[in-house]
Amino acid sequence: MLRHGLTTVSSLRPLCHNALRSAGQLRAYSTETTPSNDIAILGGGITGLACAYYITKQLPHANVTIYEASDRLGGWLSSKRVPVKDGNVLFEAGPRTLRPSSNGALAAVLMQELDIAKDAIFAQRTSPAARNRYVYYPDRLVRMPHPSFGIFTNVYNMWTEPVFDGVIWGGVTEIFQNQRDESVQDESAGDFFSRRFGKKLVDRILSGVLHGIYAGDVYKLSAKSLFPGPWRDEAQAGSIVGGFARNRADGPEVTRREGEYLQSMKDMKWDPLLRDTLKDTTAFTFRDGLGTLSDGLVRHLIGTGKVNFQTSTAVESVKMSDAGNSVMVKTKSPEEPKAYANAISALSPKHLNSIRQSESSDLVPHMHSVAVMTVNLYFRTPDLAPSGFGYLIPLATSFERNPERALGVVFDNAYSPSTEDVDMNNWHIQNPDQLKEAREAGQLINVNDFAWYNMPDKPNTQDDVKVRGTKLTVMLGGHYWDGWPAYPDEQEGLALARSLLERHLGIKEEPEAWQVNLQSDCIPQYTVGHEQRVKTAHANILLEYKGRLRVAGNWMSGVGVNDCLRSAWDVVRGLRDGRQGTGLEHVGSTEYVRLKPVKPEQRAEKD
Ligand SMILES: C=Cc1c2[nH]c(c1C)Cc1[nH]c(c(CCC(=O)O)c1C)Cc1[nH]c(c(C)c1CCC(=O)O)Cc1[nH]c(c(C)c1C=C)C2
Repeated sequence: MLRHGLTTVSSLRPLCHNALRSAGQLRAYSTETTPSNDIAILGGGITGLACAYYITKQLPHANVTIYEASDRLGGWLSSKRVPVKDGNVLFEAGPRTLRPSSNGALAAVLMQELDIAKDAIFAQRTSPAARNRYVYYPDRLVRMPHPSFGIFTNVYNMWTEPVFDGVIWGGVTEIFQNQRDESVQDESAGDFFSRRFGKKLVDRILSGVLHGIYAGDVYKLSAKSLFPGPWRDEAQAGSIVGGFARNRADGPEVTRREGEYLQSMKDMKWDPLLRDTLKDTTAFTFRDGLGTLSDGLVRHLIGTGKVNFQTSTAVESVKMSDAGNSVMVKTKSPEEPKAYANAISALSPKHLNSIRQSESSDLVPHMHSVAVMTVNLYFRTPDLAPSGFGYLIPLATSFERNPERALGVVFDNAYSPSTEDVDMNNWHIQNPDQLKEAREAGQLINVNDFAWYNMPDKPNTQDDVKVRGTKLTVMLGGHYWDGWPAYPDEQEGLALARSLLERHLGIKEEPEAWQVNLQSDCIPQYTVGHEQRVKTAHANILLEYKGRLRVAGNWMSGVGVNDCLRSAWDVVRGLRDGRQGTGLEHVGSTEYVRLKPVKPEQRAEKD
């Protein structure tokens, strides 16, 4: 990663490393001991840390060793404070927010269990981050429709803006389109939605949305893996719109495994205030950024005394023992491999294949990953960008309007209250006693669209400055950089970001602080045939490791932080229940259950 004038947010990380390294050196493993309770985790990113966390909770007798090649834990979660003239601002190199819904419930539970909810910032559904989402097409920012703008504004925009050309017609005629042939096993998301709704919608909107999630090419990513619901709806109801209507009336269909997961999240012992806060939250982060989550996990794991951290320790091989009753993990030092009852790989498929050291074909079939460059910029002048989440740049935006081939820009100000928001003179209720009373009565306190959990303290803010300027992140790379022999360096990345911001937002100002981060191979691409590749990986891993090696991470069922937590949660439950598996057994499951339909009054509450 390339950095510019940075200090580390948390003093915890280096501290953890030192403490943990010496603890790790003290614990002696030998190939002669019975490793019945010893579990190795390969990789100390968020997935590896979460696996260790769930093991300490669900398998209390287990001893865990985490192997991490680099000298820091947390992987792509990387939050840094950068000095500016009147204080400091927070930059995120990687993911910056989490959604609380679906797999996000696990992050919410972690927040409660690690006692970090008091440091969280909850952007509400009413906030600009939720309402104002833009697409840049053909030469301007266009705001996407939202129920709160009213039907007239939404219809007018859809009628007049070229980005929506054909969208209404595509929606109305979708039910009349031919169903795909039964023999089609998968197709690209681009081809699938072009067939159903028209190519304009794909090129002008959907391609941008997939830039924002996968940094990928809509015409290569798999419809079956990314959009399992619409993919099944076409096959079963004849159309996506028909399937949508049926799900609304009868309740949505989910896999049995998903139904069980949702039930166990409901059964959690929730702090009622946190639960209510999350109900109205679109996305959350922390005062010191998402690094708070990995730091919180590390702190907890140290506290258990059951986790041995081996940082700066690359795994060279992972093999079954000759007796077939343990997994042998070998590092450079010590040279003798260590035996474990079980191992979990939280590594990328490419990395796992490389340490398996086999002449035969890959354990996990090849999966391409893209590189993403994030350029964080802080400008002294406030409000240089409109309020909102940011904007996505779809494939249809011409080369002349996007020669940098950027994927999108995040307006980071949207995820943290400003200095003015924290000023009590701007609050609806200004009496602290009244606020406290409301909080004690279990009422949600909401300050200018940010929920407030850490009473009696003031709301958390990320940027510690007197007057807040404009904080943006330009996203470059992704599929546009596929096959490039080298990527732009720090200065080139900065220049690309600045020229894009000047053309799109008219920002000519010199940034007061900036940071360029390059992550190679960071977002796996679920291209057409993904499900089949994961099934093959499952069969290969099971055959070779007989259930003693399992895998977790962002390459099977979702690329986000929440998906990593979910995959860690699943893999540890499989281990706990003694299921013969790999962590991939659920992929392609065809067992479905129907959930109860959402009642109209609940729907209104949600909106
Ligand atoms: C840093 C680069 C990343 C890009 N995509 C992801 C990362 C980490 C992964 C990702 N991004 C989003 C999701 C959807 C589900 C979710 O967890 O929210 C995933 C898996 C959506 C998203 N994309 C951006 C933001 C700020 C968010 C989340 C918050 C929200 O929807 O309110 C911005 C963004 N990320 C990337 C690009 C190109 C981009 C552009 C604006 C790549």
